[in-house]
Amino acid sequence: MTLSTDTVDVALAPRTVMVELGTRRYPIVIENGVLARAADHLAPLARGRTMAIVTDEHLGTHLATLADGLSAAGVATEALVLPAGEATKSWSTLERVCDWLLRLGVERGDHVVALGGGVIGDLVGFACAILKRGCGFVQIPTTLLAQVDSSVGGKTAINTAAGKNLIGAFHQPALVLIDPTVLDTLPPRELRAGYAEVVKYGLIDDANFFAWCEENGASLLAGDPAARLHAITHAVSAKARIVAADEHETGGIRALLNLGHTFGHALEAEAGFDGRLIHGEGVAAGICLAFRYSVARGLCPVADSDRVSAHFHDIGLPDGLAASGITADGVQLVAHMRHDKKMAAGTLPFLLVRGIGATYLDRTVDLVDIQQFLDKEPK
Ligand SMILES: NC(=O)c1ccc[n+]([C@@H]2O[C@H](COP(=O)([O-])OP(=O)(O)OC[C@H]3O[C@@H](n4cnc5c(N)ncnc54)[C@H](O)[C@@H]3O)[C@@H](O)[C@H]2O)c1
Ligand SMILES: O=C(O)C(=O)C[C@@H](O)[C@H](O)[C@H](O)COP(=O)(O)O
Ligand SMILES: [Zn+2]
Repeated sequence: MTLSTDTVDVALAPRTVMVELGTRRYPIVIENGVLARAADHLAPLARGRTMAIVTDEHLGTHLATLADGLSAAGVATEALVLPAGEATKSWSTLERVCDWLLRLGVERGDHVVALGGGVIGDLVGFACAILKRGCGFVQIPTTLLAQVDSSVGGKTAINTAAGKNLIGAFHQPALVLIDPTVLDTLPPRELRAGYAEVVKYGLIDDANFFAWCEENGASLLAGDPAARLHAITHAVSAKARIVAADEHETGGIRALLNLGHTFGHALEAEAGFDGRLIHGEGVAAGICLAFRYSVARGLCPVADSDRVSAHFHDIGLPDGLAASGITADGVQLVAHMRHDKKMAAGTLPFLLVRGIGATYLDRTVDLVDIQQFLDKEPK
């Protein structure tokens, strides 16, 4: 017997992670170049019908790659191209997407493709949750943030004047196709913002992964393919595990994914979703605030908090209120927090930390205390 001399670079090999949700279980396929080969996965879902693709205006090249591959495999497509940016997660764009899908005659058994970042994924996922009381959809995430977080787990939503993600539904995709090479065209600011959600997984319950981030974060952001694949696989594996354990955020486990988000969402809402502070930047600032508040409460060693802030700062992400660029006082930010979906009988369960890799849900936080803490933070 002769052995092949071909070597497979294990660090770059394709891999699949399953989200174990019983009859609604689905695969996350992570593979360099899979966008061009998406028909292998999508043709069976198309069932000989036209596939609807919703994307945004910055994704023309990737839309062409996807549509050309599908066309070569005999799958016809129609595309809706939306404006880019957080403001697209709105009532008016939701109406536009639903009307377009209805005009196309999309059926419950069809699968709509969301090709884009978290904005497209959240919006299209929500449209598919309510279209004819629910049709299928596939996530093809094109930002680092969407590849490590938003494309997995079925949280779908739009924003309203009252705040972030306040109208939405849990609606799981049938498939997630992740092609890390599409990140080559992502602007550096967006790549960095997505990296905040990567670091989050280490801070929640995995101190070794945070150490990996400290060691490898810079090369990941510089485009190192092995680091990129490792971070994506690690993050979606963690998210798949958490979602399978607590799909609807009722068991206190999925809420851990909200680390930094109560502060971050308040900052985003204060900015009016105008692009001054994008989601991942708000999350970075919010995580640093959650660590500092935990230090102020005597829960977390100051050295851990300083280490987290230093890492975000070194990467070029905001490490608190001053660096977020949003000028707001404690009263204004706490007013936004009162809309948080975790509010229960007038109190807000908060994600606090006992250290790096030791996040927990604290039900004893007084929002007046948060307000006073924020007022003392450097502006
Ligand atoms: N559902 C969830 O579990 C979840 C998790 C995290 C975040 N989110 C949501 O995700 C949203 C943020 O997502 P995001 O950071 O991906 O932002 P985004 O969708 O706005 O994309 C960021 C920008 O990058 C552009 N872009 C996307 N892919 C590109 C590519 N490959 N090349 C060039 N440009 C590209 C987009 O056009 C946009 O301008 C927020 O609304 C947040 O609330 C949801
Ligand atoms: O999937 C989850 O659960 C998360 O909380 C992931 C977060 O990164 C994400 O920003 C999510 O959209 C926040 O949800 P929300 O319910 O707090 O608005
Ligand atoms: Zn987030």
